[in-house]
Amino acid sequence: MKLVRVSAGIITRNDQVFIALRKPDQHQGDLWEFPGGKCDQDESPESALVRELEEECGIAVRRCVLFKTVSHDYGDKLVELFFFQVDDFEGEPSGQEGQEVRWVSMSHLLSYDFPEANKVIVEALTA
Ligand SMILES: Nc1nc2c([nH]c(=O)n2[C@@H]2O[C@H](COP(=O)(O)OP(=O)(O)OP(=O)(O)O)[C@@H](O)[C@H]2O)c(=O)[nH]1
Ligand SMILES: [Mg+2]
Repeated sequence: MKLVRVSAGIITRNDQVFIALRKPDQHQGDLWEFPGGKCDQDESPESALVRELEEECGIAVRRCVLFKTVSHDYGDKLVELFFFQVDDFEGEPSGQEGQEVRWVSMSHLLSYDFPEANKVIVEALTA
């Protein structure tokens, strides 16, 4: 199975994190996510993150730090996810593709349903 590289941003401000709802027709649809998307061929995870957060959330990333890398086999798809912490950015994050978005406090993250690969991230953020 092909391995898909994905970059996702854990966008934080104070104790809040910005999450988005995946569309029903997307892979792992109707689940909450940290915004991001697939790395193009020969594109670094960091460049992909900056591009995707501009496209999906309308922000310009000023600083990002790799938080964790997670590999997960969904059965229909093998993903390698690069989760970056993004705490410095320009612009106000919004759903540029019509997706539902929300700022939530870290302690409330556990009440949102995320794809399986995100479990370890949500646990680390709420620990
Ligand atoms: N963006 C994002 N994708 C995630 C997360 N967790 C997770 O398992 N994924 C998986 O990573 C894969 C790629 O993400 P994506 O669908 O956002 O890719 P994309 O923005 O390039 O979308 P597109 O395929 O519509 O062009 C999907 O299979 C998705 O299920 C997450 O927190 N954020
Ligand atoms: Mg995406």
